[in-house]
Amino acid sequence: MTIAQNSENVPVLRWGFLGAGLIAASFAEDLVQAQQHHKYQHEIVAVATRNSQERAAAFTERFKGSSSFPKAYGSYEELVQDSNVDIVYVSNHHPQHYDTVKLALLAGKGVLCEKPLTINYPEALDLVELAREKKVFFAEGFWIRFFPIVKKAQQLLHEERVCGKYLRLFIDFCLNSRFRELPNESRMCNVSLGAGALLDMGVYPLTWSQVLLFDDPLNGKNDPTVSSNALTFTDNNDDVGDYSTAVTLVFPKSQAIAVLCTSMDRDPVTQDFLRVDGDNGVQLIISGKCFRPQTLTLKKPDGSSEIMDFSFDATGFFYEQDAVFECIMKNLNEASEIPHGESLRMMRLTDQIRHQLKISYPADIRFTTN
Ligand SMILES: NC(=O)C1=CN([C@@H]2O[C@H](COP(=O)(O)OP(=O)(O)OC[C@H]3O[C@@H](n4cnc5c(N)ncnc54)[C@H](OP(=O)(O)O)[C@@H]3O)[C@@H](O)[C@H]2O)C=CC1
Ligand SMILES: O=C1OC[C@@H](O)[C@H](O)[C@H]1O
Repeated sequence: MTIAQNSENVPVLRWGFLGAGLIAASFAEDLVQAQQHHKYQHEIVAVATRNSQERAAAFTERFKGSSSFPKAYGSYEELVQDSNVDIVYVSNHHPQHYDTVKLALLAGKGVLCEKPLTINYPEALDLVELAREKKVFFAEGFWIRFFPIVKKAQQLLHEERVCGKYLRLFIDFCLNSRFRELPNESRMCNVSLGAGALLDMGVYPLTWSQVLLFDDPLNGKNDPTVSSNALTFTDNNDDVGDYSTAVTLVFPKSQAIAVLCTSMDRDPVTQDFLRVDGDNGVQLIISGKCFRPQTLTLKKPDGSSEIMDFSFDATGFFYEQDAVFECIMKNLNEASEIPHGESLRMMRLTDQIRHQLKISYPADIRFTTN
């Protein structure tokens, strides 16, 4: 696919939005209102909601670009037929990602889909195989993988071995969603809409463990052994979800271990959400939010510290958005920061953990084999 050019012959990537909710608004803000951070030109040319042209029009009113006025559709089916759309951003609820992404892929559109890619591994595998068959770009929008701080942490740990060997990773990701107080139609408390700590938030600590321990050359790309446990809630439909979930991962080859805790019933008591140590007394600490890290600190045994600032204004989607632009420009069908295999690995891992926790989603029925 070639990227369109504007009236000044500048290449512009033309986005279509399927879903006009909360994260769609944050993503749109960075896309069209954070030009100071972008290397490339982006435009929103179409927005669709599942059932309301008016709501789509209200969204386009908020985020019309400088040189165009996005089309507003009252159905996803209409948007995916729009020839002006180069790439589709999917941001509805996790259980709807599968059908929505499939609709766009079948229409020959490239897709960037919010995390978690799907509810389970079979859905993710079906979409990856379809994208490869259609030869279109497809990626999970796991935005932290595009942050410079991730590459720096990998370089320090894997190349410079600043913490030595035999790494231990501790992550505490807390964010009070007040799920017990929300109305039943909220995705944070309704299991049918994807509610649950593991799939909504736990995928962040699991992603950190993938990029810091799984990707460590000493691990040799060997999958970890996994154990997990959780505190659960029952929603108004009598479906059960997890709200505070602990996962340990052991990597036998590199003799590394990860201890991860994700809780959606409380706010953090510290900004230092991630710590790595090894066999030389040096600690690598990442501070900020698990989904929006800001500083990396090396704490040395002599009491000294080295602080690296990776803070940015705007939300931070601009890293991911420009990476997608480069993939489309180079006719790549997946992003090197999050290859299809990494999204599939994540869904295999969360399926394995959900099996241990005995947590299922109504959407699991789609691929349940008897
Ligand atoms: N990357 C990040 O930092 C974040 C990612 N996310 C991810 O984005 C996705 C959406 O989250 P968020 O924006 O908070 O969600 P919202 O609750 O804002 O809803 C998003 C969209 O889902 C659809 N939707 C809402 N309610 C229903 C319903 N009852 N039945 C069917 N569809 C419904 C609507 O789509 P429509 O407009 O088409 O009607 C809505 O606009 C999730 O998968 C989440 O994991 C969320 C927050 C942060
Ligand atoms: O991706 C996310 O990051 C922050 C959380 O507030 C949100 O629920 C989750 O989907």
